[in-house]
Amino acid sequence: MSNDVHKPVRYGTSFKDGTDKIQFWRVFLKHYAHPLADWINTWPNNPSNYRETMGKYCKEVKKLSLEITEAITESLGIGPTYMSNKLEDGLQVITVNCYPPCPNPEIALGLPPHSDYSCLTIVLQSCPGLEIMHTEEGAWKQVPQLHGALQVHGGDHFEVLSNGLYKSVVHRTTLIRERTRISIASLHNLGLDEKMGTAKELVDEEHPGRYKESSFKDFLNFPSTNDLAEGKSFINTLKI
Ligand SMILES: O=C(O)CCC(=O)C(=O)O
Ligand SMILES: [Fe+2]
Repeated sequence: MSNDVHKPVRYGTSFKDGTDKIQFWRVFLKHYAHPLADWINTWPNNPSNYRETMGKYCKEVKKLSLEITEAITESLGIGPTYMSNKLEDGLQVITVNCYPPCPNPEIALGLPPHSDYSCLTIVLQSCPGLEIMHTEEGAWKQVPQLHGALQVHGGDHFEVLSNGLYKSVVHRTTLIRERTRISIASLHNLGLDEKMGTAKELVDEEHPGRYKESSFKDFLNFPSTNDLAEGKSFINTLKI
């Protein structure tokens, strides 16, 4: 197992590589995926079709992330191409999550409540288990698993970009007694050193900027543990 957050391929258990006080019921593989040619040779080659199959999937979801981003920035009134170049050249981080069968799913979680440090995240799940916090109702809602359907949720960076108009989606994963659950999360980010700030078009006297700028590298260097319940999430450190 490796807990060096700057390594291109990381394996781990629980939440954040090797730093957790409480253990969560998950093993994961994390790697970069864009540009594909730069990373594919660093990926595992067992099973033998992993690189080919995952490579195709990564390209498709990257394309989808750009289309969704265009729709989001257009809805914010800052134009469909506002983020295009930055996101196109940005990092795509893939997490393959494996949640083994759990004898006591009532008292354990696969992943604690968290928001993703991404612009947006696209998740493919093998069976239900992903839940999102419905903020108005204050209740967890299970994301149904429709065959091959992808779940898309906004991450911290779109909250910052939109000055809080879009809220980063808080989510968690529950466990199953009978079988293993697999999910693939694709996180779409800007480049490592590229700072995300609030769109200046959305800031004026009546709507002052509510977030500090940050880069993906700032996030990697954030010494977080999984004490998220105590509010130690990265997005909270960005709020002005
Ligand atoms: O397993 C899932 O459905 C979601 C995983 C997740 O939230 C993550 O990897 O950040
Ligand atoms: Fe997540």
